[in-house]
Amino acid sequence: MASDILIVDDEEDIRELVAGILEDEGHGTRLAGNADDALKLVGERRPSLVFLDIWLQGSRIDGLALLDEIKKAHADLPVVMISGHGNIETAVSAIKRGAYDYIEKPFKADRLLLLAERALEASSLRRTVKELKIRSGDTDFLVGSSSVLTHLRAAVERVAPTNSRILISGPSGSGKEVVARTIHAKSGRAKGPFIVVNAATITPERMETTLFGVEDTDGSVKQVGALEEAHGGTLYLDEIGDMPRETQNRVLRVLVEQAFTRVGGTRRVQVDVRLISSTARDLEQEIADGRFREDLFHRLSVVPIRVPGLSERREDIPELVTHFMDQISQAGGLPLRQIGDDAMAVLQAHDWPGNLRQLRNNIERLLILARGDAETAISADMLPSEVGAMLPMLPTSTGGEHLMALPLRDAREIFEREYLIAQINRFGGNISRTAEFVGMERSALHRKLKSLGIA
Ligand SMILES: Nc1ncnc2c1ncn2[C@@H]1O[C@H](COP(=O)(O)OP(=O)(O)OP(=O)(O)O)[C@@H](O)[C@H]1O
Repeated sequence: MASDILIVDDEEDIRELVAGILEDEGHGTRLAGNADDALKLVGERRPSLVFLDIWLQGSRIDGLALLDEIKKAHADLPVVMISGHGNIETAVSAIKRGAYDYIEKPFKADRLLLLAERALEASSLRRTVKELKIRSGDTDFLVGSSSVLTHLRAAVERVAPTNSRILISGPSGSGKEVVARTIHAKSGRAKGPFIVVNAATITPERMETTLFGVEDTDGSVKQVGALEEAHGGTLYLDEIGDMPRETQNRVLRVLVEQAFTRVGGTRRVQVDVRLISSTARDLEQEIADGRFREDLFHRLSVVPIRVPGLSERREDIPELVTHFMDQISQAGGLPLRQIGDDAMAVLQAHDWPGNLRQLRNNIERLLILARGDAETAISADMLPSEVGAMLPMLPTSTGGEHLMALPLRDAREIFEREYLIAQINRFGGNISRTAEFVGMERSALHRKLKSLGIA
């Protein structure tokens, strides 16, 4: 069945007519003659589209009120209003209240089918975009409440509405692209495109065609470049430090002249683009070494923004872990898991050289590979072995809590017990020799062993 379309109209003839036309094209239909029947059918199974009469005579509520009810529970469900001749104004107000479109009676079969197809397609596209956004992690805004992140967020709010060029610096995987996307989303260009060019992954030969596009000898456009694509929006130049010198010259010229020519072309292309660039390298050093043009640096870095590495904002880790788990479980249909206190302590103490990207990858791996059923909390010993490998561990793991989850007094006690047992064993149970080696009085060692429960 192509789709499940609900037709709501108080006139039986209209219901049958609409259903007949749609069924002939292979659509599935369900029919309701009043608002309550319609709500019941929507409740039984969410339809893929609703045709809804505006007046709906003889019902508890009219078509517009029913539209509100349906939208309250299913904001994304497309609804096409059926309007009588002469009440276009009402139909327009229905669109303002969330209807997809309207069709006026009497209508032609072709128009009805076209509208149905279009409404279904728009709704499926919206769903796909939503899924893709979740999958690509594009839905994140700056997660975290640490003071460094609060400062970053404030800087983003300040610069977003201006049109100034921004250079974002920060270690790899720290969230530079997310910051750039957030700036774009909060700017006056939000409805325009956000185009990404990663200088680190594009060969020097392809750099110019990627940015400027290509024109054929007859003047026709063979390839549209990123600058042109970003017209009215933002161009994000990732890893700007990797851009070849010749391209740097051309980019500088574009910034000065606000126009460029396509590769192989002669026509001037005028664009209105906001440039945000990023670097994980120390560009000042690149300039000192003669690899990056200083004048370009100053033009790109009108407002510099620094994104801190994860080790500078460890207190955000629990919030980020929850955020990534929600995101990954929504995108991949994996069950959510609880993270035990000891596992969280290890995640928070671990050094994350790959920053947020590495943390996210580990959470994904954890959700896929973690043992035990979905109800059991993930404990420290279930973490990937390299996570926390540099942290102090229990000398003999008894499957209990990770040392990092214990207060100092308990951790010290565990250490002392394990250490002294090992030393006594080493000296064949000889307390005097052990005491001498560990630097304690024999009697003090005896008291210690007793208090630790070592016979
Ligand atoms: N503040 C944040 N809140 C939530 N998720 C974030 C945040 N910052 C980054 N992420 C996520 O972390 C991952 C890495 O982020 P991003 O790609 O923006 O880093 P980057 O610094 O641009 O990396 P690279 O240096 O490799 O270009 C992505 O999955 C992104 O969705």
